[in-house]
Amino acid sequence: RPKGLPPGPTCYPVIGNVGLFKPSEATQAHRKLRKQYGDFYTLMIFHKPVIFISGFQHIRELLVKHGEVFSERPRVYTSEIIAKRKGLAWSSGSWWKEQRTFALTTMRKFGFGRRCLQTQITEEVDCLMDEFEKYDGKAFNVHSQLKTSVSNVICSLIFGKRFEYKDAKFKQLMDLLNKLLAVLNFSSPAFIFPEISQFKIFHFEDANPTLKALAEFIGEMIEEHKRDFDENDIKDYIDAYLLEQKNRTGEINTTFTDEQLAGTVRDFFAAGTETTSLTLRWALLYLMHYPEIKQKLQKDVDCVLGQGLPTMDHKDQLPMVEAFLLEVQRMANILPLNLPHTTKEDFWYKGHRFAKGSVMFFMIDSVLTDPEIFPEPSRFNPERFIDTNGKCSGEQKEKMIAFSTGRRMCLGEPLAKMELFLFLIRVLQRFEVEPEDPKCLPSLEGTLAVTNTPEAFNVRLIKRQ
Ligand code: HEM
Repeated sequence: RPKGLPPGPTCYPVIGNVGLFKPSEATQAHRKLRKQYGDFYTLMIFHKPVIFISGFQHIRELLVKHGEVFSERPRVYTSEIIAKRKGLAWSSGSWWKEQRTFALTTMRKFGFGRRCLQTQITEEVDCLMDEFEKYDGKAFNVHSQLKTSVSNVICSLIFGKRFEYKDAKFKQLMDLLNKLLAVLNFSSPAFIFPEISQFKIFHFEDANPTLKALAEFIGEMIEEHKRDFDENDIKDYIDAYLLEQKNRTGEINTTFTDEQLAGTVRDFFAAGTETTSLTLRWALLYLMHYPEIKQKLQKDVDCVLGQGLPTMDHKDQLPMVEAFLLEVQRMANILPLNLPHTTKEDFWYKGHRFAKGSVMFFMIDSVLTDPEIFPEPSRFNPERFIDTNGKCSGEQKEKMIAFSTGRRMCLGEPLAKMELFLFLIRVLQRFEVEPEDPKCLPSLEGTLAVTNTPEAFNVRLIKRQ
């Protein structure tokens, strides 16, 4: 163990701490490690240090105050093998900075956090509700339709088109994406050491068909856009990117390359589809488990909106809806380890040395389950986000960092929040959400791969009278 690193469990020769716990049980294992070693500890994966940082204050201090140092991505499976250090989520330095600035400005133009996007989302949500209605109150698994619907919002923004639920090619792509997310795990040695990822025991090669299909799909979309490009009619993200490339023709060392465009589109597509639809699945589970909360939400929505069209302007009038979603996100804890970061240079903090290039996890889980911030953290209690004036605000809301914090913070947060809010209200307006078997509710235990996922479950969506 190199000098100055935060402490950690005893290492074995060569393998270090490999095999200390099952990757799928990482969340619980890290809670124990934090109890034993405190807010900073290191696991050695072979000879590579992986540093874990817990606690809201430390995470904020390092990711926000020292954001310039901690905003790079380390060399791991996703950055090296999948992204090849291009795109948005896994690039670093100017390859990341310029693209992030462009992505933020462009997505804002297309309505991120603005009114015009709401109409588009509500239309997509209503298509989904019509699809749900076809089941006529019978129990079914919402996963596939939900994912397609959420994905369609991001597809409209980047490709300028949506896909039908029955579209075979798109359905196949969604299935492949599920497989990719099931095999990847940030705690696998093959994730930390991309060099060994092709060894069969890690199953990472199962990701290859998805990566190939995704690259082909995105490649076709970009080619189509290039063929039909009209700089006076910029319809979506790809068009905007092609225009930017044109405006920068001749620029030396440009980061606006075709590879970068394909990478960014892939990241938007992957990050924008799974996370939000997964959170919505958790929301349905909590509605089934807490019927009294569901009734309260429904009563509030009926009172404020009836069957009227929801918009983000209704958020202040529906504080419990926002509080419910925050509590779902806190309990669902879909990215407990966050995405990995690294440091640009050796950095000393609280007597510990964070060596340049180390893999670092700023543990979202440590904040979302911190009893100092969220008393009785294992209790599902949306009311915790409601202040004495009945508003959804206060310290707990500020510290809900499910989207992380600092310069690398989730770029899709405004979109995700809109989707969650509008979807939940529409479901509550149109359906009673009931379990398949009231005597045997689906489990609230998740399994961790990249994301914390519930077991497959069925739900009955009964049309409200
Ligand atoms: C409930 C939904 C979501 C959650 C909980 C979530 C959470 C996160 C987290 C924790 C990160 C890592 C931040 C870090 O490295 O410090 C991230 C990154 C990212 N997310 Fe999200 N996300 C969600 C939805 C979305 C959506 C809808 C989009 C699509 C627009 C999106 C796009 C991205 C991108 C592009 C990054 C990489 C940012 C960068 O590296 O600069 N996310 N997200």
